[in-house]
Order: sequence, then structure tokens, then C-alpha cells
Amino acid sequence: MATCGAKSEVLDEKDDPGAAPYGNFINYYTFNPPENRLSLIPTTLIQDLGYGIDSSETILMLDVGCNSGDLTVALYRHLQPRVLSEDSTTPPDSDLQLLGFDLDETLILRAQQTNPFPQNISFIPLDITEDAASQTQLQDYLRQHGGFRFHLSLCLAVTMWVHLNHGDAALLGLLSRLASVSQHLLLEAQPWKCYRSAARRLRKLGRSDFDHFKELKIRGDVAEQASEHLEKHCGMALMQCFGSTSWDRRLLLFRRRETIDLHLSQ
Ligand SMILES: C[S@@+](CC[C@H](N)C(=O)[O-])C[C@H]1O[C@@H](n2cnc3c(N)ncnc32)[C@H](O)[C@@H]1O
Repeated sequence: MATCGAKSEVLDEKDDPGAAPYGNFINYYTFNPPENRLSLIPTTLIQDLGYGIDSSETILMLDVGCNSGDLTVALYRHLQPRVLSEDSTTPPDSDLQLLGFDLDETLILRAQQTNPFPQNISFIPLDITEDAASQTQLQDYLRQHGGFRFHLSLCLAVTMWVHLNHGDAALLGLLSRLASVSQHLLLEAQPWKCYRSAARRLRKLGRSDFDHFKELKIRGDVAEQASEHLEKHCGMALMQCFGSTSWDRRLLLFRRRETIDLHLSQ
């Protein structure tokens, strides 16, 4: 598997985000501004993946655990073929449609209220671990937009929260679910040291450890194990690593292996 260099993570006290059991921090983007990830993602990503060449094609994107939508909207602007300035509310020319969801309804309300492109970006409350509900809602969105899968799904800084709160099976289930609805998947899995910090922050508040923390069998290099699951069990192939954020997190891009690849590897 391709890997990329990692800088060590040193967080000052002022960067301490406080405790939020699902990572549903209300001020997440004040300590992890969108630029941290945007600077690693090429603006031409959609075209590089071979989409948007035929202008009549609708490109569908999914943002899992979008928090208050700041990164979602910034990415939407970032990936437009034509540059959209930060304060632009003019609808873009291209037909890029994006669905962002989060389990925190207050964050989603904020995302909806500040959404500059309601024609193109939708925000809905949804818990990805609720299998039936999430299956139905994602399929409904795809159907409404005439798609079978999302062209590009983003799962950024969410895996640890599903893993800590629901255990190993839920983490693998999340990856399998995303692989099944995505042509391409951009994954940022938190490294193990973040798990320890998250548990420590909750303990400081007098809360008990996350239910599954001590029993997790997937530990250590979580990104590596997530990649292995996607590649061995979900028909995905790692295409590229866009580098590491200053928080020592790799941004990994996967693509669905086409039938022809599957035959060749057998
Ligand atoms: C650390 S924030 C990351 C936000 C955004 N993806 C980013 O990278 O900027 C994690 C988000 O995942 C959401 N989340 C955690 N578990 C979830 C679940 N089971 N279903 C949907 N969202 C979830 C949290 O509410 C939180 O807003």
C-alpha cells in the first residue's frame, strides 16, 4: 500500500477542543480550519477522476459526518471547475450536487442556515450506524439525482468516533457501507494517539471511557487496517495519498475496482 510521510502531532492547550462524545464539537473549525485539508486536495480532483468532462453529467458527492458544514462548503467551492470566491453565492455552472449529513441535529441546522448553495448542497441529520435509515436516505438521494453511486464520498475525521462508540464491527461496517455507495472514497482516519486523547478528555470531565475503547482489536495503525479492509473485502483500491495534515492524518483516496481489475487479480 502507498504510504506518505507523517509529521508528529503536538497540540497546545489552546487547541484542546474539549470533549464531545461523537466528535460533534460546536466550534470544530476554529481549531481545525478547512484550509488544513483543502491545501492537500487538488482543485482538479473531480476532473482528475474523469468526471465533469461531459457538462450534462451530474456529479454526486457525499460528506459523512459534515459537522456544521464549513469544510463541506469550502470543498464544494474548492472542487468547482471555475473558481468561486469565498463570499460568492452565485450558483456554479457545473452540476455538482453534494449531500452532507451528521448525527448532530443542531450542527445540521447551523449548516442548513448558513448554506450558500441550497440548490446544490443538502444537509440532513443522519446517523450512519443506523443501518436501515442511512441505507434508505442515501439511496433516496441517489435516486432523486439519477445516480447509482456517489462519484466521490468523503469520510474525514469520522472513523474514530464510530469506532470508539460502537466498536470494531461498526467501523468495518461503515467502511463497507461507504464502499458500496461510492465510486471513489476519500478517507481520513484518525491515528491511534487521537483515540487516547479523546478518551482522556472525556475522563477529565468525569465521564467513563468509551464503551468499546479497551476491547477494540483494531488498534495501532487504524488507517492501514481500514485500507486493508477496503481493499480485501470491499472491492476498492488505494489510488493515492494526498499527504498528511498537520495533525498527522493521511488523506487516502480509493477507487472502486472495476470488474476487469477483479478478474486480473484472481
Ligand atoms: C471531528 S468531526 C469532523 C467533521 C468533518 N468531517 C471534518 O472533517 O471537518 C466528526 C463529525 O462526525 C459526526 N459523527 C460522528 N459519528 C457519526 C455517525 N454515526 N453518523 C453521522 N455523523 C457522525 C460528529 O457529529 C462530528 O460532527
